[in-house]
Amino acid sequence: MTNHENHRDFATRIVGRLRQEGFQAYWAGGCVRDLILGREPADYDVATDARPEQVMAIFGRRTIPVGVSFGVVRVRDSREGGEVEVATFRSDGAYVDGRHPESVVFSSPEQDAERRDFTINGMFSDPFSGEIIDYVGGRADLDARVLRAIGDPWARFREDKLRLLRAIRFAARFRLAIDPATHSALVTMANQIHVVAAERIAQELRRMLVHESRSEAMNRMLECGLVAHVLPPLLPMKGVFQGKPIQPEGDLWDHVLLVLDLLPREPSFPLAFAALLHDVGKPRTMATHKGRISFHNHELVGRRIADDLCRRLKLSNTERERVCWLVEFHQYLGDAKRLREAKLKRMLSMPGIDDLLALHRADALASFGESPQVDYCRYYIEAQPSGPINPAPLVTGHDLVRYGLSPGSHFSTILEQIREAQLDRLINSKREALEWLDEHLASFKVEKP
Ligand SMILES: Nc1ccn([C@@H]2O[C@H](COP(=O)(O)OP(=O)(O)OP(=O)(O)O)[C@@H](O)[C@H]2O)c(=O)n1
Repeated sequence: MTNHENHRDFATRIVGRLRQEGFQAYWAGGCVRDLILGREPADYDVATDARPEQVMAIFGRRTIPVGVSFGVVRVRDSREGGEVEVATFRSDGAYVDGRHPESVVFSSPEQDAERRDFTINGMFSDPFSGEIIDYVGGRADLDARVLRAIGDPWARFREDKLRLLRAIRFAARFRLAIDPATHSALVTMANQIHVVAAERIAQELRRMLVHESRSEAMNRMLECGLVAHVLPPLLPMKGVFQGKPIQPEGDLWDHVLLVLDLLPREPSFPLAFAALLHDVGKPRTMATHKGRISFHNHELVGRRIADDLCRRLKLSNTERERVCWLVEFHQYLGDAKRLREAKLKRMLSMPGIDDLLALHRADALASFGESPQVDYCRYYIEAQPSGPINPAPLVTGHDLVRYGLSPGSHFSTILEQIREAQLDRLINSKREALEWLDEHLASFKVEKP
């Protein structure tokens, strides 16, 4: 069985055991939504009318009492590892800290559904019969592809303001339209996101950015006014144009969205965050001289802005440093072929070089197409374990003499070009090098011997 099947099986056994003891029990929340959508749930949660102490009595030493006062206990799978959250059906009292209810009252499945955030997250399912228990219209909303708060959207967002970001994440991830009343509450309350702890905001951003719907999520954040409050330095990028030849795709914001889409499918969070921030220094450094636009030192200014943002979001030092490094050096590899070998080698042996290559590639692809520097750098990196980082030249001056050329200053130009073609893997043997010479000799204004 896969990990996922084990986890699902364990959650099913928990439901079965609770029912054996005479309790109601179902899978609940996000896993039901994911199963209806035909996606593999990351997690299976169980909801029951058994009280936490009853759950603890049934599962004994395997229980971890993580939030007994809110009716939440975790049950450990001692055979396969992993845990399942078992929560008692409850209604929440007033939310004072904007995160947890001050008190909870144990209640019915229907009331438990009503305390949840969005209709698509408010369903239960019977793992044995497959029946969906839906008191809040989640199924119909999923079918109609609508994200709708359960009950009064203002109340739902007021209880936990992180739900403002959760709304964006779910809408982007599942390509849902946001119901107008929910949308209106979201836009009006966007300025209250600052009451949420930085770590929780960072966690939501992380979930949005590592998912393939990342650009959609960022665009929706902009549209709802959340970028202004969560990522304010990104706002000035909207409406800054770099000019057609450099950036045909639109303004800087559009460019960033395109770069996000061009990242590898499952990027690390620092890579995705750096991609979001890589040009954040441009609006502040933009200057026009004789009709030409420049952004001198934008990568250094960008690094400072990124550093400040990472600190505000309380990212770990390791992640902050990685993000800042990627922002500062996002253009560095564009000059790889012209760098001194020692410098290039040093850069290519840095931890995080794969992320830098991925960022450089996505940035180039978004603007002018595939970057030949990426393959060039990969060639260097891959050559490392098996031998010299820079492979021996295929052709030397002696070879050119043997080929019939008379020595002269053109030798170094010819050798350099052959070497470039070799590093680009356009030629891979001495025979291919000489064929290449046959073809290109005229361009060096040298007569064929
Ligand atoms: N602020 C929150 C957080 C969670 N929930 C409820 O608790 C369930 C589990 O929450 P969580 O694990 O955070 O999210 P999932 O919906 O499972 O989504 P995913 O794990 O895919 O992010 C949600 O489905 C929702 O019913 C809620 O109402 N309000």
